Amino acid sequence: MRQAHTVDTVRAAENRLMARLPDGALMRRAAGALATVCSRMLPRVYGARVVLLVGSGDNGGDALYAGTNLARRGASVRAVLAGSRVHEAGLAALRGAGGRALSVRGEEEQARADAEAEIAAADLIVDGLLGIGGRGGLRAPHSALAACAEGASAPVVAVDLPSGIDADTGAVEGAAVRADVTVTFGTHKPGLFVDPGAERAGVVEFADIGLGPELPFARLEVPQAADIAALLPSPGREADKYRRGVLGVAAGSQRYRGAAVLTVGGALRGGVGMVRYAGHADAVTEVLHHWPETVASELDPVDPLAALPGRVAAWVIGPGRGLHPMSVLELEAVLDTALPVLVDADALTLVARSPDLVRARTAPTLLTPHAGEMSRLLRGTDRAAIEAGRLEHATRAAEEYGCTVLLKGSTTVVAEPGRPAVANPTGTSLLATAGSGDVLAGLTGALLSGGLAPREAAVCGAYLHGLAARLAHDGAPISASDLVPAIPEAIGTVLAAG
Ligand SMILES: NC(=O)C1=CN([C@@H]2O[C@H](COP(=O)(O)OP(=O)(O)OC[C@H]3O[C@@H](n4cnc5c(N)ncnc54)[C@H](OP(=O)(O)O)[C@@H]3O)[C@@H](O)[C@H]2O)[C@@H](O)CC1
Ligand SMILES: Nc1ncnc2c1ncn2[C@@H]1O[C@H](COP(=O)(O)OP(=O)(O)O)[C@@H](O)[C@H]1O
Ligand SMILES: [K+]
Repeated sequence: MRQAHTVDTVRAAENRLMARLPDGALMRRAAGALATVCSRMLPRVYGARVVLLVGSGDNGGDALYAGTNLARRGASVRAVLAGSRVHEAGLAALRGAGGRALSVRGEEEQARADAEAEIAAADLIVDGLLGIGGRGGLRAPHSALAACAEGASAPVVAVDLPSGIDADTGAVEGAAVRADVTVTFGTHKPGLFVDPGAERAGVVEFADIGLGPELPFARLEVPQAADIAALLPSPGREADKYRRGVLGVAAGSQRYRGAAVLTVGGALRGGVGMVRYAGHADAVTEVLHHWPETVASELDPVDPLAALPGRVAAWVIGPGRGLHPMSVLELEAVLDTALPVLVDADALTLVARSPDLVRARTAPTLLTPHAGEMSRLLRGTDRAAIEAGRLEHATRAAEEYGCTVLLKGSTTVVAEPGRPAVANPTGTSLLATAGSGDVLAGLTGALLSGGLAPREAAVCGAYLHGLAARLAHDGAPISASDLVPAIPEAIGTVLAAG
């Protein structure tokens, strides 16, 4: 797992480490790692035009020392000073190595025009405006420099994090730098993995400055393929369909038969031992047509609970199921069991109306809302606010409902009380297509029925779902049905990396 820590944790760890090291040692390590990445990004360092965007704090200091390193190797380095202050020792070092500086702090139009011309002509732009000391959206003149860097043809390397993104949350208020590569020091910062920040970070390179032993618990984890491989259930030689896991699926309705097909498909291709499906007669027909291996039963409209399957290891309930009174009865019955339950789509809307259905549960429960459903779960919290602060809202919902929450969207986040949140790294907008959430519900349900705890099932489900989309994509658009046959290849890819 890649681990990410909050600013407060990083500061405390840095203080402990700095107390044992000579003055400036950490910044020298950080700047050295930054210079190495910069030189790798240039065809050759000698003669290259490097522009440093330098803010008030130590983030600017890192940029100035890295620039010094490049200047000593023959690069033409120009520092654009934007902050109310500057790291004086760093600036002196740069000047000593032949680098030059110009300030855009004042009102002078010519200085701004010169800076813009330098940025436009650069071979590499280093963003040292703000690091973990940044607060809120970029102020002038930083915001204008960020826009100018985005318009330039040279690649942008962000120092520690792209300036303007909130290190702890990934929130962006107004302008922010868009980087091609981010060199982050000591540990990852959560904002590098959660949109909208993640989308601005580019490729994230980790620079070890020796902080590891000082770091306690992480705020956020980001799994790699090998982590998923280690978590996935592996059926033993003596496995049978029951031991591999039987999943109950209550999805789809007369109107939304496709939701049933996609949910069952996600589960079957996700490695379940057996799916027991219950639904409207028309949905049953459709499910059996696509997946004859399903054990399906028709719900009796008079007594829906009578045909609800027993002998399952876990449940998925909600996709395309509707909000009618029968769905309420069914949801109550499923949540009343001691089994793990994945609650999705319409069932989430019902839970938002009666939160105690979930709060009263002690058995494992996983809620899988998108931002709209999350808005209902959090009693009308604005959808845009949820998308701007995914970590915070997923964590809040997990605490309020006392269960595991997977918040879907451009960055899928999994939260559980008392554990680090998890950001999924495989997400892709290829998934933004109707029905793809149903496939995720089935796939994740299969993992629950295979014995994974909700957090691990959610993390593996989201990872494989995103990977399946990438594997199914051969240049043309894909739809939710294309995800299903790609799941086994996604699992194979992950296991090969494990
Ligand atoms: N500590 C260590 O051991 C190591 C730290 N390291 C490095 O230090 C970095 C942290 O440095 P830091 O604490 O000096 O903060 P940093 O982000 O550079 O500047 C903050 C200043 O910017 C300003 N400002 C704030 N918000 C703003 C806005 N929206 N728009 C415009 N301006 C804004 C505000 O100053 P103001 O201009 O308002 O006076 C504030 O004081 C860290 O990310 C890493 O790169 C590495 O060398 C490894 C060792
Ligand atoms: N921009 C995006 N980038 C990555 N993944 C996305 C994006 N938009 C949606 N997704 C993913 O697509 C799926 C959509 O699920 P959902 O909203 O439930 O749709 P539906 O109900 O139509 O199946 C989720 O897994 C979500 O994380
Ligand atoms: K930066």
